Amino acid sequence: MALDVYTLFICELYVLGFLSIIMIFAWSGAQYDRVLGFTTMAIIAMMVSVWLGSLRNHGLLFLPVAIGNTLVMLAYGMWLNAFRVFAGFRPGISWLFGALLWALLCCFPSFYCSIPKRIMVSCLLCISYTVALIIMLVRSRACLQITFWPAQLLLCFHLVFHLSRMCFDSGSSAHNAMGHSPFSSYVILESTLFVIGLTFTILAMVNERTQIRYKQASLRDPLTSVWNRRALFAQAGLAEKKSMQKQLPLVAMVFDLDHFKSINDRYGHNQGDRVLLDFCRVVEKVLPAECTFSRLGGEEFAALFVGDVEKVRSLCEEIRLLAMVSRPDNIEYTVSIGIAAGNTHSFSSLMMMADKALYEAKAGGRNRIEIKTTAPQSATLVNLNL
Ligand SMILES: Nc1nc2c(ncn2[C@@H]2O[C@H](COP(=O)(O)OP(=O)(O)OP(=O)(O)O)[C@@H](O)[C@H]2O)c(=O)[nH]1
Repeated sequence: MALDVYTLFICELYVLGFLSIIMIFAWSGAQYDRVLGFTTMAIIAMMVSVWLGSLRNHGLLFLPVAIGNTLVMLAYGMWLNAFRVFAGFRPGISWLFGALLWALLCCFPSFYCSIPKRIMVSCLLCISYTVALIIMLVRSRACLQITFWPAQLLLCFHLVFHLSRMCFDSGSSAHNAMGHSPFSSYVILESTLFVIGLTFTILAMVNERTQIRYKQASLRDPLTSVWNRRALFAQAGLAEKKSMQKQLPLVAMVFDLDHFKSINDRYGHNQGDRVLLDFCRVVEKVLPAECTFSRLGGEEFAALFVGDVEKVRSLCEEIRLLAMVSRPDNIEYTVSIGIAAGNTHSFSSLMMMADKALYEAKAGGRNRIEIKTTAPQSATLVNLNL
């Protein structure tokens, strides 16, 4: 297939210009997200470098060879920054390495005038940056369920292309004008496709991360960061199945801080919030993560468990005692706890029973635990006068 290098060059310039515009809008639309900011700068640097490449045909070499390729290395550095920031690292200075090295090497005529050496160094730098991008992508794996493999594929293809170019494009038949190397058209085509692919991959990565953040935010309580009611009931379905499969009781726990209104009235709403946060930290220390400890609203919390109700009772007792001695900012507080357990009940019906148990704990003087367990036919109330 014959590829016309000039047509490809015009296409690349057009695509880069168009991508720059898309990215500027995406960047400002995403509240100046740094990942998108670095990507935008990379595309603009690539566009200027491609334009400088056209000056070869006017006999100008310094601008395309020295400045143009330095800009290409800066673009790779920007992509590296985008991937570093995405993975949660600071940009650092490693991104400048390729551009500085290229600029320095261009000061030596033996390098500047040798096309094979330039091709070799350019390929080596592209390969190094691509490997660094792959490493950063692997470090972001946890928050990239969908985009990870397409992104890996794109980077691996880019890596293989530059490895092959390093082996087969000696530049021996190349002149300094555009398109005289047999590899020129493939280099332009691959770089155009790579920039398009990478730009849309980064947009997809940012989109996926945003979706995960929104999803997590929709399942967390904004004040205490513990799970919310939606998360608890989403988890309940799985717990019900587990309880049936393993023939173990399903246990619902409801926690309610005692006389919380008077804590707010005496110490103020901020201190009330402080108590809520303290209680959550106490519970998180004691309850295993699979209990999905959640805030139902106000000063009311709930959790679930599949297994021995006696174990739940002793965990709740530990929570009750720790809350009593916790005293955040010297504020004393206590908690009443209702527990309900059953083998054949839905979590919603157990929550209603646990609510009744909680009501009885409150009526019985607060700072205590009440348990309702159900045999298949009848409900039994177990009072723990603590
Ligand atoms: N600081 C703070 N207070 C809250 C929050 N949400 C609800 N409240 C307060 O929690 C208090 C709950 O009061 P009540 O429902 O009367 O319960 P209580 O005073 O704990 O009484 P008992 O439960 O019967 O022991 C109210 O004063 C609400 O304003 C919150 O996010 N932060």
